[in-house]
Amino acid sequence: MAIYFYSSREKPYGCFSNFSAHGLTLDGVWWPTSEHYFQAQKFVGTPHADQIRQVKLPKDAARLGRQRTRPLRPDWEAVKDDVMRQAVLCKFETHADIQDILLSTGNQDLVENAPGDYYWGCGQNGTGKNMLGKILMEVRERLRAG
Ligand SMILES: Nc1nc(O)c(N)c(N[C@@H]2O[C@H](COP(=O)(O)O)[C@@H](O)[C@H]2O)n1
Repeated sequence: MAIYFYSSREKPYGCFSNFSAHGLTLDGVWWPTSEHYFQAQKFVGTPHADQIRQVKLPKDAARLGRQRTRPLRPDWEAVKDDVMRQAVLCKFETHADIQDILLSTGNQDLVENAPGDYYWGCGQNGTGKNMLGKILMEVRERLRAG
């Protein structure tokens, strides 16, 4: 059976959303959520990356990261999956409680039920790539292997 998740407020699987309030340290600094880290990497090496890191809420980090008033790093399309892998792995390595929730899902498919997102989620009609779900399943396997 597949597990669908989307809102970070849902229990118990809202913690699979990048918007969940689970901070992490990467590149030597603290990020309030994996969404903050992911969005900031679009502008790595510029002051805007740190501006994104410093906003309070993940929805604001996403809004800033999605603005196209500043240029994206030129290799973004090539690196974005690895950026997401790194953020998600670090988040679940950092927080034992949500690591347990991820491991408790066994071999079930994990699907981000994001209606407007056909890349990271499954989209409105289920045909999306579900890359976040796939990365969560990879991370689950890696944590299981120890
Ligand atoms: N909560 C939420 N709302 C949306 O509108 C979404 N698209 C998602 N999906 C997450 O968005 C992040 C990537 O967005 P961009 O590639 O910057 O558009 C990523 O965390 C997805 O899991 N979630």
